[in-house]
Amino acid sequence: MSLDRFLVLPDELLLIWHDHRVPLLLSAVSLAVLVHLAIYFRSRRHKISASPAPSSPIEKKEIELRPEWLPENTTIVTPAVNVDNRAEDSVVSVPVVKAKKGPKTVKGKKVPKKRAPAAANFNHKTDKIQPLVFFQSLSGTTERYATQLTKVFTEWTAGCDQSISFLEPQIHDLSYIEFDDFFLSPPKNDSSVKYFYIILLPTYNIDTVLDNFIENLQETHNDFRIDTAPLSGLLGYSVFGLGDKEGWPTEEEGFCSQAREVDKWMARLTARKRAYPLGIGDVKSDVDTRLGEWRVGVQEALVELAEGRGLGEGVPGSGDPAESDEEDEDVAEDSESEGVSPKPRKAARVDDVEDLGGMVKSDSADPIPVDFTTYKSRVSKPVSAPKEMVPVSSPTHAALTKQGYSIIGSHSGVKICRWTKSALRGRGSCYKYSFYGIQSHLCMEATPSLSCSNKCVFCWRHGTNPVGTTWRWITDAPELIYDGITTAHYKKIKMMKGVPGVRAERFAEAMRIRHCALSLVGEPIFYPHINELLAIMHKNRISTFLVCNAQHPAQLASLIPVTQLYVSIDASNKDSLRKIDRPLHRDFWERFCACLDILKQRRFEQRTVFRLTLVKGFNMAEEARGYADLVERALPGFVEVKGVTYCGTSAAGSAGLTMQNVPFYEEVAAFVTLLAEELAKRNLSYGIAAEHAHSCCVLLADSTRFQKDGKWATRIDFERFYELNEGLVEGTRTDADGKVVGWRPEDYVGQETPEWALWGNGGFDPRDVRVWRKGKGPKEQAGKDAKVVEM
Ligand SMILES: Cc1cc2nc3c(=O)[nH]c(=O)nc-3n(C[C@H](O)[C@H](O)[C@H](O)COP(=O)(O)O)c2cc1C
Ligand code: SF4
Repeated sequence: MSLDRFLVLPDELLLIWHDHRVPLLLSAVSLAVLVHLAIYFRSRRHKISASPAPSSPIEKKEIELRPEWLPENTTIVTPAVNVDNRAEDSVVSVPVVKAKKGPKTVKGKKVPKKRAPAAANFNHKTDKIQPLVFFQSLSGTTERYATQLTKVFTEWTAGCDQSISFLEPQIHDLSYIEFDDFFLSPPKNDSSVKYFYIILLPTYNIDTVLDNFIENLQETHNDFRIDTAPLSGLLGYSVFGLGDKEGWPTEEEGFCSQAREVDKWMARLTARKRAYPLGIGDVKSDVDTRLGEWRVGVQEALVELAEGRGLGEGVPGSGDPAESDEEDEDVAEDSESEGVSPKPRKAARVDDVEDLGGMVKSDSADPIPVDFTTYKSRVSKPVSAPKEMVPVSSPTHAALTKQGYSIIGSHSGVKICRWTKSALRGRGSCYKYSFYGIQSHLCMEATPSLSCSNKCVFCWRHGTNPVGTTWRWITDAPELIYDGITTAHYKKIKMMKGVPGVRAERFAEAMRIRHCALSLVGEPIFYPHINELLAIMHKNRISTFLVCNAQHPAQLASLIPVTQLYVSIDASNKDSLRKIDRPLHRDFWERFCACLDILKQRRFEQRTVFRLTLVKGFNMAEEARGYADLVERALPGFVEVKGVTYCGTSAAGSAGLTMQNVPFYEEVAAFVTLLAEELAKRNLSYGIAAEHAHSCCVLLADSTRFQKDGKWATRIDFERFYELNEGLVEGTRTDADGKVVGWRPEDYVGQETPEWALWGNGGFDPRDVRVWRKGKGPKEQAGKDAKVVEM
């Protein structure tokens, strides 16, 4: 290139710029936006596990931690883990911050409150009435009454003069339905089918699943995008409440208060389609009479509807003008108490209005400008002060104390296990001794959360313990819990001093707790300070077994390593899990799968265990293959298979559980053999390691990890676990460069599993004395015996 040409180059470039600057600028901006978007979407993906999902029939897509699974305002640091034995840098920690629930930034026009027509739109010549019975029940009473009532309604609708107008009544447990399918609008099927809701509810003055339902009704009513009476298309509704006058003698003192609340919200949502007044009954005295009277009233209202007379002027309830006024006042009062003016709000104009499109009705005359940016925060309930989970004065406290629990603070519990007593008397320890070397007289069973997010059919909590999806109780400090549970445990041990047969040396040993099973009842990782509590235990050289219900992935991901981490696997598929665990979370299956992925990820930093509880008729038949799929997904170190223990409560009864659902030991053993075969088919290296026939429990273990010289080594070296924990010895978990980043379960594998505990040898320590119950003997053996013993 000549020098002249070189000198004119800047001018030429300038000319090109002037001619093409617009497309150039646009291209640059587009490129920048694309790069920005690519970075944004990449950074949004926070993977729980880096390991590829193995192929199998169950959904294997790895589940990502969802923001709604994280506790409010919580920063979770996912512990560094060693995936697939490939070392990873332990300092890699990914903070997952829960998206703070901020004010909604949706803008639009408020749908003006409309009064729905008082009379139902029902053509008695062509239309049909579909009665739907809804109920909620924690300990089974309401469920029983709802089932009976549905039966009576079914017979009545089939036999009455207007039977042609009725479809067969259906019953729904509010715990299982999608609220939106029924309470956002009436079901939309055949337009000639009109719905009538019959709702039966108990009342609980503690947090229960009922609160979800009431909150849902309230939120639907307050949601500005929805008509305030979205259920006005119902033909009518009526509510019946069950309560206990002994504990809550009057309405003011809370008798049937939640049924009252639901009745009011339903009146608003249906634009006063109350077909018959709220009925209430005391379960300890007049419930049968009151329910009978109320049923007759509801039937009369149904006859009126079927004959095309609507809800009728004379029907006490919907047609009563005084009550209508009262409800208007209620709405106003509620709104005021919530800080919202009942009148249309004349707030400041919103300029950056986002079009709500179809969500806002276009026919609403004269739209009111509303600042919806702050709407939600103004209408939502003021944050109420947290309550105690189990107050001393509550019936739950009384019931648990009666069952032998010591309640510590307001949400923790401790109880002496029957095996602790048995071991003190030299009559044998539980399976934890046979499998892992834990002597029952040195073990404490406790929980820092009596509340749970499931209602398992086999739960020992007798159905009355608090349930909930979020932690919203007064929270006790971990030190208080630790001091409380250990003191209460020692106190109970001391009470065993005079019991005949207690061995002096075991009694002395028992005064030093060596192990804590966080598996009593409730969900231990629900407690917000579980990590601090575990750290206190480890510091006091108490090893920890923690059992969780696979419903809290975020908490599981952030848990510090325990001696042995369990996940309850109560079913092999979604349907079965729903039936047996009766979870409160609607996305229970996704949570469950996410927990499996987390367990897989953490299997090289602690011993991981699947706990299968077999319930005949619920989760055994044909399910071995499904369980094998789950094992393949999470690759736990161990799989414990145990026959369910019958707790004999009314709650269990109402869930359809009887002694017939308790498998015999032979049945458990046959199931385990089948499971082992399924695992072998998948080339997974699990074998049946040990058994404890006495408690109907069998152990499968990963033979590549828990065998020494071809012999099972399922026991734990507890001293080594503490040393590793305290940094006194170095672990063998390394990163890609070979740098030690922690320890592995293999670092604290203990002695070989004793001969007597191996599969086929029964699992009873020969040094202890086997005591047979009356009428039982070595001939009848563990099969029958196993039916009555517990974990
Ligand atoms: C912990 C607890 C709290 C209760 N709170 C109330 C209450 O505030 N008002 C009331 O009328 N009944 C209350 N009851 C009584 C129940 O509503 C009553 O036993 C009902 O039949 C339980 O129904 P379910 O078995 O279907 O769960 C309470 C019962 C328990 C165990
Ligand atoms: S997970 Fe445990 S405590 Fe919770 S309901 Fe099931 S058995 Fe009971």
